[in-house]
Amino acid sequence: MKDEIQTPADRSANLKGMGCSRKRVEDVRFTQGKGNYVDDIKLDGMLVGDFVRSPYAHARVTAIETEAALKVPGVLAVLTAKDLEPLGLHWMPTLAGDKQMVLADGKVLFQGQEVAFVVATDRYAAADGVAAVEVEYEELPVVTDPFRALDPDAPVLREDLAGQTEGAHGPRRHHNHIFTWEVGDKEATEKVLDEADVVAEEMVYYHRTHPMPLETCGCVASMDKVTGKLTLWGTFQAPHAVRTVASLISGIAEHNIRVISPDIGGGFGNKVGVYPGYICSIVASIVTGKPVKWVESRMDNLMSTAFARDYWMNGRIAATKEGKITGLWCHTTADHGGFDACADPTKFPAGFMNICTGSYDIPVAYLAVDGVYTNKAPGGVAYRCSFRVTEAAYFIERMVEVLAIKLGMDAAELRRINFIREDQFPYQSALGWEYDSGNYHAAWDKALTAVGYDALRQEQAQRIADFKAGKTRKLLGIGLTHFTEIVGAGPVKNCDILGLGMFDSCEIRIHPTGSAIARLGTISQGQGHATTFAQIIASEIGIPADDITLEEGDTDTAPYGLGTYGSRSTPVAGAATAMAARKIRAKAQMIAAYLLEVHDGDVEFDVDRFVVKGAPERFKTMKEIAFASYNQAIPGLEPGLEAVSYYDPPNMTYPFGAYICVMEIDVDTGEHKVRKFYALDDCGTRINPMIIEGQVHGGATEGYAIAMGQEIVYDDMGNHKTATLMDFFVPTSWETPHYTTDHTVTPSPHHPIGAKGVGESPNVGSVPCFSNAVHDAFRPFGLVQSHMPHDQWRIWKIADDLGLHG
Ligand code: PCD
Ligand SMILES: [Cu+]
Repeated sequence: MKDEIQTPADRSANLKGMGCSRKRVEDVRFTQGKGNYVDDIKLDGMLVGDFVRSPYAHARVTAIETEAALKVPGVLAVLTAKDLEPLGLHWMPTLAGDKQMVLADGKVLFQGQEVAFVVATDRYAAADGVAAVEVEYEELPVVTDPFRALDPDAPVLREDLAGQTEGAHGPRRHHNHIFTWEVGDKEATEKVLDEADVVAEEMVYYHRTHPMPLETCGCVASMDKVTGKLTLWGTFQAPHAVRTVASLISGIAEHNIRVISPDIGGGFGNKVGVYPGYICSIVASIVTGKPVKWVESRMDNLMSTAFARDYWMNGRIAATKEGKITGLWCHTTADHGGFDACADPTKFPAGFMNICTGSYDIPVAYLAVDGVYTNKAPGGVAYRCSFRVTEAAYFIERMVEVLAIKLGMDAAELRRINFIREDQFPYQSALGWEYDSGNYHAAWDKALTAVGYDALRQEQAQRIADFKAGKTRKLLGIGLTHFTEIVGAGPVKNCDILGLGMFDSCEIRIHPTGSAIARLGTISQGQGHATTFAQIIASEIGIPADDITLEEGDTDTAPYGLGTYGSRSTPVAGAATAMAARKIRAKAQMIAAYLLEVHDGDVEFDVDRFVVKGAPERFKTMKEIAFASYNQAIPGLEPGLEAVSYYDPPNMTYPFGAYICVMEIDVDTGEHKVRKFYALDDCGTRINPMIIEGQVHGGATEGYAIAMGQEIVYDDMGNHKTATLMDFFVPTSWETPHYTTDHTVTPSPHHPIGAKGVGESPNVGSVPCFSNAVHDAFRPFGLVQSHMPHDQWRIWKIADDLGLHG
């Protein structure tokens, strides 16, 4: 056999397993236009639904006239809250324990809110129908400022909660107050602040933005009246959770609901929540007996589906004269819009914001978050960051910079002397997390050396001198960030969404000829799971990745799991994959021993086969073992070779990274140019370095967008001013900086293959890095803090306010 002359290294390369930059198997379909997205689904007799949306941010709905709309050719039905009420579906539960109107019930709370659902034979007729529905509104006073919303005389937004002093997360102290979440030791922290040598205080605002996936949200609902089975295709990041929630709120038995997430054109957190469009499509399909499709327009998506951030973080950080941080205090005012529809684990109403002590060994800390209702769209999702982690990272990485200014210290050095040391892991943070592993000093030194940090500072000093001497109008900013992420929710003991524990799953079935199919509870939206999870299995059981099909997103076939967001697929489902593979390997070992006529313990795994210990010429390949498992009677063993694993992780994983940005800023025009962006990521054991690099490029580009221009803006009347791509910044190849990627590898000690997540890290790390570069350029001229996004006008304004325009 040719096989026998291959070295173990050749055989291993043939598997394309762990660590291989295997090309993405998905892309053959995608690049040839063979993707299958929700809008590609066309069923016989399929109808289309579209929403009448509120033009007002706060108004009473006094009448809805549907007669004219029903006369429009092609329009079959118009649903309003009145039609949904008898079914108990005019309101729906949100992921945050609040409830949200499916269709306006007496009033509207944000511009773009769903008021009526028009069902027609095609989308043109639906649009004409929408235009023909007449709604009478009585305008009410609007609040878009979360601080103003808490004034005693602020208008009451949620009349349905009138008099309710207990919310989903504890007491409410005002009619627009949602919750207060407190972590840490308030008294001890305040004592440290009172007695500290140095205290820096700042309001750090992380503006409202939106994940804006290329494909908008949508679904197709098809109720088969004969079988009683509801099939729901949709852009769902958590298909199983959607099935369970749909069953609980509709009363349809769970086995009679099949949820399918087909190809998804980017999720970024936007497709985690449950939207009125899903409920209305299901109801419309039941009512009409026909399949009903609903797909958002770009404006619908930007105006009504989950936004991100909008956190006002007031911070105080204490240190010794030498720069040792002694305490951190943070009070956050969180603007949640009209309904609390945040996607966070139940016990964490402000997500994992309590990771805000970052990469630093801070002895005491205190965090309080107040959630507030305003007349803006609901949501509050993790836009490429595990549950408010970008907010936390932005906060601490700005506070450290502000402290460096106060101390007159170099910000790189200040970080270095405060990093959690390698020997402190597992590290217990003051705000309650146990960091699994890290080596921050090594990553930091590698990063500073790679960019030539000292030389950059010298160049910057020269530039400042030249600027002051009138020889240049360009400043140089050096942005630094060291972030710690927290991903892989999560241990079921403290992480659930609506009571559903956040484990995940993988089922592997080896076919007789030695190829395989694996199914997972997660769902790729572009991350490349079909490529990478096959690599884990390849290395674990010795079947080439090219012989392994991966399937996700069909609740009729995939094992139950909580889906893909919060970079949890690798930490949780990836672990389940390794564990299921190991069950298969254990059975394969018994089969091999039987075939080789030796004791189980006398064979050992060797890349793609079991060999007899001490006699490497005696072996059975996995292919032979797979065939035997089905076709040969093996005493004491069932036929077949398959396994399933449901994995409840013992802890989260804590990826980290060191990012450095070098930026040129033109003082007179406010223009900027990113000269260098260096990103070092440590995500533990790396499955596919090329996919990781792609993740870093994508995440850093989103981070660039957020830091430098992307923003959801409302005017005082609650008008949404950024609902088109003319107004909402999405970088093209023209603006996108060039990235230099790098890595260190500090495996997670509790993950079966040592891997941590990586998809979100580049957003978490890059936003503060870009922002710090802008701040650093103006630091010598007195800038301490200015709000993102740093668009051209705002940068020009900083220069103007500092008197740099003469
Ligand atoms: N160590 C390691 C890690 C990882 N990896 C790879 O990488 C990726 C990723 O991963 P992760 O981190 O685990 O994550 P996932 O879970 O899978 O995913 C998720 C994420 O992902 C990211 N990325 C992306 N990409 C794309 N393309 N698309 C999309 O959509 C997206 N999204 C975003 C987001 S936002 Mo959230 O939802 O906010 O929460 S979260 C998120 C995959 O494939 C994996 O396998 C590797 O290789 N290695
Ligand atoms: Cu987030």
